[in-house]
Amino acid sequence: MSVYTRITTAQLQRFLQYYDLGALIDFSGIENGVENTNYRLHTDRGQFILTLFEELADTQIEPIFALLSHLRRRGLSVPHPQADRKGAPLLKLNDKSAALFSCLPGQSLVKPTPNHCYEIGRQLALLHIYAGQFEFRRRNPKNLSACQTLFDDCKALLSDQEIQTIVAELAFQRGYEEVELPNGVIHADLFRDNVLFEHGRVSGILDFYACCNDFLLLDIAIAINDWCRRQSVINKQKMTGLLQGYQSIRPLESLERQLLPVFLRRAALRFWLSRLKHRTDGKNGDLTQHKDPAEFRLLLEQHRSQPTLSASSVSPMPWPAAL
Ligand SMILES: Nc1ncnc2c1ncn2[C@@H]1O[C@H](COP(=O)(O)OP(=O)(O)O)[C@@H](O)[C@H]1O
Ligand SMILES: N[C@@H](CCOP(=O)(O)O)C(=O)O
Repeated sequence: MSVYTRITTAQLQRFLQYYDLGALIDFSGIENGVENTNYRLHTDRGQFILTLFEELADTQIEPIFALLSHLRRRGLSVPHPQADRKGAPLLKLNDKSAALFSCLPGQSLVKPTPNHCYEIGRQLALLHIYAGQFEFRRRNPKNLSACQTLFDDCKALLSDQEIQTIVAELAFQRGYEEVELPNGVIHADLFRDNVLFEHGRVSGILDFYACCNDFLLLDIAIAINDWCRRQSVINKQKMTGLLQGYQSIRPLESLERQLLPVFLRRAALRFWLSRLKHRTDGKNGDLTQHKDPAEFRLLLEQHRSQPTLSASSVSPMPWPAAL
């Protein structure tokens, strides 16, 4: 989880008085999540998720709430911030900005099947299309230059060989910074623990706090690297499923198909570095989730050595047959 900020029953009872959401029955910290503090709340009116924002400023949270409302209106199952009695969705609790969300049904999956991956691909494409209809501006806080900074901050944790790999990868990636690819609003963290499934269908897409503008292909690569990976190996059936699901809504352009291997590498590098950074930050809480950086080091090494995924070997169509 993460519970970085502890709250008491009395604080929560006072907080709930600002809302029309019933009286507190019980609450508990949620173990999943990395950035914010989350509690599950049970009131006599239902279940809610309380988020205390640990890093984002209100000026960053408010546009994300507006985007969530837009996506909800379009029919995506995304968290719905509850308004207080005066209509405000963002309040203060324990000196942190805080919001209450409706609790979406379902569970996150540990071992998705190719069918689940198809569904994720479809939902991701819908998200790209709907979010593209909404004015949302935020530079990717984990873009390539941020990756360089993360690398500089984490060098002490790395072996000489790992340093060489990252230096080489950053140089390789800089060659693909100015490419002519479709750009838009991306989720930027569509991992398995940020999606809920119920009866084989997506019942919740969570955690929009990394949302930003970047290449849509980067978002696809981020999703493939988590949903279609077993240890450090990408399962081609799952990747095919995810890409087919995506393309059932938005067919990839030929340059996107060609450059997917480059972006799989970029996404692996970004999460290797951010997981290392989480280690050096040493952010402490009662329940804190530590994700293993080595998973993404191994995946990056695998992508770099994987001849069948090299850009030159990918023929244009149909995508699955090219793998
Ligand atoms: N609206 C919601 N409905 C149901 N569960 C939720 C909801 N929001 C968050 N959660 C639960 O809380 C966990 C952490 O939320 P998340 O937004 O990913 O946190 P963080 O921003 O800290 O990464 C999720 O994995 C999920 O289990
Ligand atoms: N899904 C990520 C966790 C969130 O990463 P962040 O760098 O955006 O805080 C992971 O599994 O590493």
